[in-house]
Parts: sequence; C-alpha cells; structure tokens
Amino acid sequence: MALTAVVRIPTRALLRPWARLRDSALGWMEPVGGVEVSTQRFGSQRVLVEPASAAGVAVMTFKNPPVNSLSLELLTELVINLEKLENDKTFRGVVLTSDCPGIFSAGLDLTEICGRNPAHYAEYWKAVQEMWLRLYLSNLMLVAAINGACPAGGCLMSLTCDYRVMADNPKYAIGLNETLLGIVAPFWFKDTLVNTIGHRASERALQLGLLFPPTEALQVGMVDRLVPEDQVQSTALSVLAQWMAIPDHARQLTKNMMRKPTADGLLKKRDEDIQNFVSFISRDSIQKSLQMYLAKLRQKKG
Ligand SMILES: CC/C=C\CC(=O)SCCNC(=O)CCNC(=O)[C@H](O)C(C)(C)COP(=O)(O)OP(=O)(O)OC[C@H]1O[C@@H](n2cnc3c(N)ncnc32)[C@H](O)[C@@H]1OP(=O)(O)O
Repeated sequence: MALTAVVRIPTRALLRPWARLRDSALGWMEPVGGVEVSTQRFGSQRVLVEPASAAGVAVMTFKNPPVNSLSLELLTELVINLEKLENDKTFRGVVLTSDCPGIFSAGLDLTEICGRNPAHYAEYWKAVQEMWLRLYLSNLMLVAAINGACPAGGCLMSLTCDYRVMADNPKYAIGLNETLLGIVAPFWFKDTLVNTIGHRASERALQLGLLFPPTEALQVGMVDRLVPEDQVQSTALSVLAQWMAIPDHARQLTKNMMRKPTADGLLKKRDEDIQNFVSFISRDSIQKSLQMYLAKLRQKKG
C-alpha cells in the first residue's frame, strides 16, 4: 500500500535554513579602504574556509567526522559559507575538499533519513535540494579535490563542481550507488550525472549503483584528473589558476546557460519533489532496507 505522508514544509527555518546558524559562524572579512579583504581563516564548526595564497581563491574543507556524512548541520553550514563567499566579490574560485582521512564524503547522513518522522525528512530533503541548487548554480568556479571515498550524495556534491581532481588510490571509489541501498536516485541526481558522463553510461551506472575506482571514473568522465594523493589539493588550486584567466562575466553566463535548464527542472517542483521523497523514504520497505544497510556498515568493524 502506498504511504502518503502529510508534510508541512514552509517554516521560516525551512525557507532560509541557514538563518539558524548564521549567528554562530565565525569571523569573516574586514573592510580595508572600502574594499573587503580576507584576513584569516573563517567558516563554522563543520566547514572551514581558508583563503588560498592565490588571490581570489578559497579552500572549503568539510570536517564532519568520522565520514563527512551530509548531516543537516553540515548542509546548512555549507550553504551559509558558500553564500558568504559569493557575496564577497574578492573570491572567484573555491576548492572543495575533506578533512576526514580517506573520505571525501559518505553522502547523505543515513541517520537523517532513517527512523525519523515525515517533518524531519521534509526539512532534511529541503536542505539537500538547497545544497545542490546553490552549488550547481554557483557563479564561483568550483573544483572538487576528492581525497577519498565519494559515494552517493558525496558524488553528487562533487558533480556540481566545474572540475574534479581525484586521488589515484584504488581503495577509493566514486559513484551514485543508491540502488545498492534499495533507494532511487531522484531525477536531479540523475540529470547531474547525465550532464557529466552522458545518458548511456549513466543508465548503467545508476541501475547497477556502480562505485568506480579512480581509473574507471576517469575513463567514464566522472572525474577529470587523477593525481597522487598528496597532490590533490595543489592540483585543484593550479586548475583554478588556469580557469581564473577566463573573463568571469563570459564564463558565468556560459555556465548558467549550460546548467539553468537542469536546475529549473527542480526549481519548478521543489515542493512536489519533497512530498515524493517523504512518501518514498517513509515506506516500511525502504526503512527496512536502510536499517539493514546501516547495520551492515556498523557490523563491518565487529
Ligand atoms: C534518495 C537519495 C538518497 C541517498 C543518497 C545517499 O547519499 S545515501 C548514503 C549513501 N552512502 C553510502 O552508501 C556510503 C556508506 N558508507 C561507506 O561506504 C563507508 O562508511 C565509507 C564512506 C567508505 C567509509 O568507510 P570506513 O571503513 O572508513 O568507515 P565506516 O564504514 O566504518 O564508517 C564509520 C562510521 O560512520 C558511519 N557511516 C558511514 N556512512 C554513513 C552515512 N552515509 N550516514 C551515516 N553514517 C554513516 C558508519 O555506520 C560508522 O558508524 P559507527 O557507529 O562508528 O559504526
């Protein structure tokens, strides 16, 4: 029997989820002679933002141990910090990377979508949508420095970037593995992948829930470059330096032209997408699948 959940979404916190955390964010820019100049590292508890030595570039590091799962808090802080960087016109490019050894991000936080109530699922899904829309449509040049495992939502986050550099370590893998959890990647996850690796490769990857080791990820076009692990961030920075040579205005308009139609697909039906997610994830069968998957992850150690 299909389960239909009633969800009340539009609270103030949902419409502007970052409002709750804004006050707790750390220091930012100091005005110098009328121009905002970055002086120090800033960010928040789970998202560190450091100006790089090259002018106009920042490094955004996720630090939500043990696996950088995309909890509601991490998603919210990510959006706040991205918004700050976008509002500060001194920044043109950002490297996204991880502070968790061997893991870029484990994807959506399974504890946010398992064993909670419909209102929580709705709030969480809105935050996932917001993260995707903000990153995907960002005017900034974004380069993912993938220094570890990058499944599911972690892969989605990297796919929103303009360029992906991955550590050439066969222990790591990247892909949208949702079907392995018994869940379905939503259409905008699918669209993001199709825009990156094409329709046929996406069809196969999504159905089989493929997690590609670095060499295969490069072959299929899911990442753009492989480098030794200790060079991931420096390579991402040098890629950004090349992109910085392009006039921003023309590049931004081009990026928007390429991406807006895909983003509009979600923008036109955000509420419907939330309702769909909530009713899907609330099903007993889906909850059982997720519980089994989480239990397997936890057993791995024992
Ligand atoms: C509709 C769209 C929906 C979903 C899209 C998604 O993003 S769903 C999430 C899919 N994610 C995954 O399938 C990744 C699962 N995790 C892993 O494969 C491994 O944890 C990983 C990232 C390769 C790291 O392996 P490692 O051996 O280093 O760590 P370990 O597995 O022991 O995990 C440490 C603790 O973290 C917990 N954990 C792992 N992933 C998640 C997660 N996504 N959400 C919440 N918690 C996660 C894991 O259970 C361990 O917990 P502990 O209590 O310490 O046993």
